[in-house]
Amino acid sequence: MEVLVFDTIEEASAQALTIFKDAVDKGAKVFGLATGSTPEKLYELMVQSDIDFTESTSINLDEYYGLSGDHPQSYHYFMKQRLFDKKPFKTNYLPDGLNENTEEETARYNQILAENPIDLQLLGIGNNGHIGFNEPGADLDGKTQLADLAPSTIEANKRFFDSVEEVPTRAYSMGIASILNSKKILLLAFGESKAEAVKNMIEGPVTSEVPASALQKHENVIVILDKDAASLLSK
Ligand SMILES: O=P(O)(O)OC[C@H]1O[C@](O)(CO)[C@@H](O)[C@@H]1O
Repeated sequence: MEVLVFDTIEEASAQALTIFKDAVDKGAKVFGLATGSTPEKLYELMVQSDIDFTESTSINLDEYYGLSGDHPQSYHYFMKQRLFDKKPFKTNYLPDGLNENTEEETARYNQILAENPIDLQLLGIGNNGHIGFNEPGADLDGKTQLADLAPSTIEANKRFFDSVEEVPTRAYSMGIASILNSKKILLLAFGESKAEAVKNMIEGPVTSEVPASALQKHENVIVILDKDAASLLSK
């Protein structure tokens, strides 16, 4: 893993933008995208940039189960507002949170991933070390699944909802194996609340208790941190 530390989220996100630009310049066509607070500045910079994604495909990591695409807290809505409406892609794929046929939806998404190998996968990390919604205990060889959110994730994400009861308890998520299949992975983490998860991901053992530690098995991972998220690293 290559680890880069910046003073501010702005500088860190600018570096992440450069990595996306380089990928596009080198012919990358399929981008794995994430939601949450972490990539918000990067998406803002993408919108302001001259990057052209009109020949590109995006594949999002996850979507809350039970939320329709026009629900303001759905990841469909988030992506449209923050990026897709302002920076068009050729195709945007996200899991369908309203598909109650789990087998059908996970198979559909796995097929999309098989047909569109990801050139560059963007990730955030949960306070508990999750990537996508692969929570502690997740199968490190898993593909797309309907995942149960960890209580700490529900707690962390309640800030986006009116009350904790409204936070969905399940989500469709790409699995760790799908994530590791990407040619290149770019993980962003900002703030002190991520410091322990970042330390465990980089310096701890590879264990399903810290799903992000599986990234140690991938040969092309760049981790971009602000100084608070990097504060517990030993060097
Ligand atoms: O970026 P946040 O809001 O801290 O969330 C952490 C991570 O958890 C997820 O929301 C789970 O999908 C990621 O997309 C995100 O980057």
